[in-house]
Amino acid sequence: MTGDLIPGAPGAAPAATPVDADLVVSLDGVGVRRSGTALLHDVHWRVELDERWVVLGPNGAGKTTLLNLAAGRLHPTTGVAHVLGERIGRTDVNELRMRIGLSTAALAGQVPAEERVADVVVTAAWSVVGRWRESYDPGDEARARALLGQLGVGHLADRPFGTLSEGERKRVQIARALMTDPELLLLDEPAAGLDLGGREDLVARLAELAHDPDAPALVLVTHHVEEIPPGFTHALLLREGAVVAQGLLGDTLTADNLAKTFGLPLTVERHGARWTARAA
Ligand SMILES: Nc1ncnc2c1ncn2[C@@H]1O[C@H](COP(=O)(O)OP(=O)(O)OP(=O)(O)O)[C@@H](O)[C@H]1O
Repeated sequence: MTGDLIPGAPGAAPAATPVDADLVVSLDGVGVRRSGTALLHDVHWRVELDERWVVLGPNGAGKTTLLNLAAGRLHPTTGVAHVLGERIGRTDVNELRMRIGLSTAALAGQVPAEERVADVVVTAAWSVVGRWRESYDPGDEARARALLGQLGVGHLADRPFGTLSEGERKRVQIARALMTDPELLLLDEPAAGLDLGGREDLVARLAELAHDPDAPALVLVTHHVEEIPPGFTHALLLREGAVVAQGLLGDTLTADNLAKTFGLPLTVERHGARWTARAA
């Protein structure tokens, strides 16, 4: 996980190509370079609205870089990237960000003095629901409280954001991301830092979302095959900035692909809707 973002050179990207309006994410031969290093290379990836993707890979594989691209937070160095029909690097990113829910370990792990969430700047001193109280209709505050309740942090709604533990902040962040009714929800290791019960709760909540036809397209980054929520449909496996395999979960999550991804022999088994992986 890297927190700093990489502004690209918009002018360096190839000419625009038409993009299918149903595609939430469309990457065509996308590469990202930083300080002479290729963080991603030649990534082709398409996400549709009703798809729920899990992105797996070892440390440093490029998972967060891929999510930052999909969030419009960095631009491709090569290739063409569209998110929600907008060309990354040629678009008003602030408008695009309003349509994307983002929950990252980097944001949750620190208490920013000031954090821009969608259109509103919040500070660590604000209460968890304070931003909604200031910015939305009264009905939205009730919805915010309900969402926080579903994520197991309803009792923290009136606490200053800066006083929350890391795991509590993560749950609040997911509620915040959902509150803006995003068309695409990007979750970067949301279970990291959560206790065992919290991880189970979160997986269950993400499974509910995955099965909800009105939910946004979902992209979940995790290291743990065991934490793929039931209802997730697709997987993308990354290693050293390159895609090892991608497609339907059942086709992609093979022992061979996981061994290529993680560099060690793994066996995978499916138990009902849940997967497990262990060293072979
Ligand atoms: N500014 C930079 N300059 C050079 N290399 C960078 C820079 N930012 C990130 N990297 C490298 O790019 C690679 C991909 O980083 P990224 O954060 O996307 O990995 P990740 O798959 O999310 O890893 P993790 O599982 O550890 O969170 C890493 O090797 C990282 O060290």
